[in-house]
Amino acid sequence: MTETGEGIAARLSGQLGGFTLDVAFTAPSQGVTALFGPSGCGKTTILRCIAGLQRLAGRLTVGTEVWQDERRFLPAHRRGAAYVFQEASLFPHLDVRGNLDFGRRRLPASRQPTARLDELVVLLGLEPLLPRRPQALSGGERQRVSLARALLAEPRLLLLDEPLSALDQDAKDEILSYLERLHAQLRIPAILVTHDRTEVERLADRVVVLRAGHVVGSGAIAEVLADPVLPFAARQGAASVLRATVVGHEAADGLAVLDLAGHRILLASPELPVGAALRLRVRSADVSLTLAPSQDTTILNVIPATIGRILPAGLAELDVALRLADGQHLAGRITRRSARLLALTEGQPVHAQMKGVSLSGAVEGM
Ligand SMILES: Nc1ncnc2c1ncn2[C@@H]1O[C@H](COP(=O)(O)OP(=O)(O)OP(=O)(O)O)[C@@H](O)[C@H]1O
Repeated sequence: MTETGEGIAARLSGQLGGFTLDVAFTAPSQGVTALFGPSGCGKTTILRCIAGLQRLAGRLTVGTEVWQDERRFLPAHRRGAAYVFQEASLFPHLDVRGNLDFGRRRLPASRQPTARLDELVVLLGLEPLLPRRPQALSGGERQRVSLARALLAEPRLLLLDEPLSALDQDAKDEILSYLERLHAQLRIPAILVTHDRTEVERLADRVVVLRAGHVVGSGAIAEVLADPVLPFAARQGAASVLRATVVGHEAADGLAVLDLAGHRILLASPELPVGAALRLRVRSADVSLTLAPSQDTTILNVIPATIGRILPAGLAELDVALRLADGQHLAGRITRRSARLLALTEGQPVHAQMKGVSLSGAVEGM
């Protein structure tokens, strides 16, 4: 798959009926940037403007190319952006193999696809589907084929407009794990429109949070999830995303040994190769605090941290934003009572006990 130079910079503004859109954001040249916000906040409009399907005033650059400015408006077919919609739009008269070939045939002869068909077939689990017609596929299977077809056209940019929203929960979970695998292989930027926090937690590297046509926050996934002002940290089921590296194994116990912020933690996932960079997900409710690391605990993973902000989370609980030694963010949900008993204050060094740590998102070096 190709690698672009720099990232994407977008500034768009305009009036759609009674709705005002006025946004500016950037996205890196690799990885998934989520446009997150409630229904009607302008996500699809932004995506359509990036694809060149709609025109508002502004400026849009992708790598070194200017796709739109005061004078220019590059037409959609010259932008090289692949668009995957909520509902897969496959050709009903072609089987899956035919649909995938169609994606490839649209390439000019000078540009041979580097996103190899066989690679995508494996990554997205398409082998058994190749002889089938779209009518004989489930919604999730159709979306996997759509993704492969989009990538075979060797786009400069992948635009995903709520690709999971038409699927039931089981199909969502299934395709999320495929997307997580794909994520690590993707060498182009992807912009994911979603209003689903779990999708953001599992797939995004950066998040642009939108409300009523405006950007209310943006940044790297870990920062956005931990930011108490944004709509992630405070919700029930909130989670943090951390990066760690596999440094060894404790095979007898079926555990991988990871380095997280200079400390050793353990993950119940013995197959991981040493050196692999992992994305971990830790639910806030699974993080508790202790002033000194306890020996008498069933919790395997205890890591030093500093308390950042402490904010109310309902009547009985508090959200605690923690910083690890390397600057990574970890959020914990504790009771007001515990905070009072331990006299927790902002700036205080503590130990964070992580009851559950799960593997999530991009996995590199595997
Ligand atoms: N052509 C149009 N004329 C008038 N209003 C429009 C037009 N297109 C979009 N809008 C309005 O602009 C706002 C943003 O729409 P948009 O589809 O971008 O939101 P969204 O965040 O993608 O929502 P959803 O998640 O429901 O798809 C909405 O209030 C919509 O009604």
